[in-house]
Amino acid sequence: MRVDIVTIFPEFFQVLDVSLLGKARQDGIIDVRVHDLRDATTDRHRTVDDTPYGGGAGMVMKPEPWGQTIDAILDDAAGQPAVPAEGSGSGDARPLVVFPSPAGTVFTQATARRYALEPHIVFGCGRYEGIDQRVFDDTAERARVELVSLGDYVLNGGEVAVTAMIEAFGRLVPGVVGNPESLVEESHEDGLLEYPSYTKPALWRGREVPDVLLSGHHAKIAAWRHEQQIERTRRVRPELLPPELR
Ligand SMILES: N#Cc1c(-c2ccc3ccn(Cc4ccncc4)c3c2)n[nH]c1N
Repeated sequence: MRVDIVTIFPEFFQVLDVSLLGKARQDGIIDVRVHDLRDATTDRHRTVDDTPYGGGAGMVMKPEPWGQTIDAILDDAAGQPAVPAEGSGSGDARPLVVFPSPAGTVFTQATARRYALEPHIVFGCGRYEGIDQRVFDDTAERARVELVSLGDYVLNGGEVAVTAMIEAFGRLVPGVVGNPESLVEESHEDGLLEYPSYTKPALWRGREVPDVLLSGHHAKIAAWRHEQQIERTRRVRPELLPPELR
């Protein structure tokens, strides 16, 4: 899987060199390439923003550097088709270009599962008040474009969102996580929040571990854990429960 990231803060993504994703990159499972948008500027100040047409506070990111950078990435990728992950992908052979945006559809585990099957994703990290709309419109001429939001709060740019999204889908790419079984019983994976976890010691500060977990009775443990998932989801995120369980 190939991932390209366009940003004015390339150093931000050094975080992707560590931990699980760092190993996935070293193992060649995920090929991450970071591009400095300012490399596509032509003026002495390497300008990437300008005042908004129609007035208003803040600055808007100029279309020219974006168009040039995205074209270069897509042209390069066209010459080196990336291998899709196992499983059925979107079926649309065009590359996917994702722009984090407060105006985007909310990123969920379902999004992460879908992205994990893509052979190539380009992420465009905006800053300031956002990117000139024509960049999205022009890119959509040759790629699938998605505006995606981490959630209903305001960030200063797309870099944090892209880091979170890459972590969320990267761990689902086959070969990245050592034990794929560990991905199954997680919050949101089956639509419910995860059950509470315990480990040794059996007694800690006067607090014991639920007896059922010490029983060795696998069917009872599984039943208790599913009930805990439903109770926790009902308490914390009732909207996630299927109607019949609300
Ligand atoms: N994903 C995501 C996001 C963002 C986000 C993403 C990209 C950009 C680029 C620029 N900004 C700053 C800005 C622009 C317009 N309105 C408010 C703030 C961004 C915010 N904010 N909140 C989220 N959940």
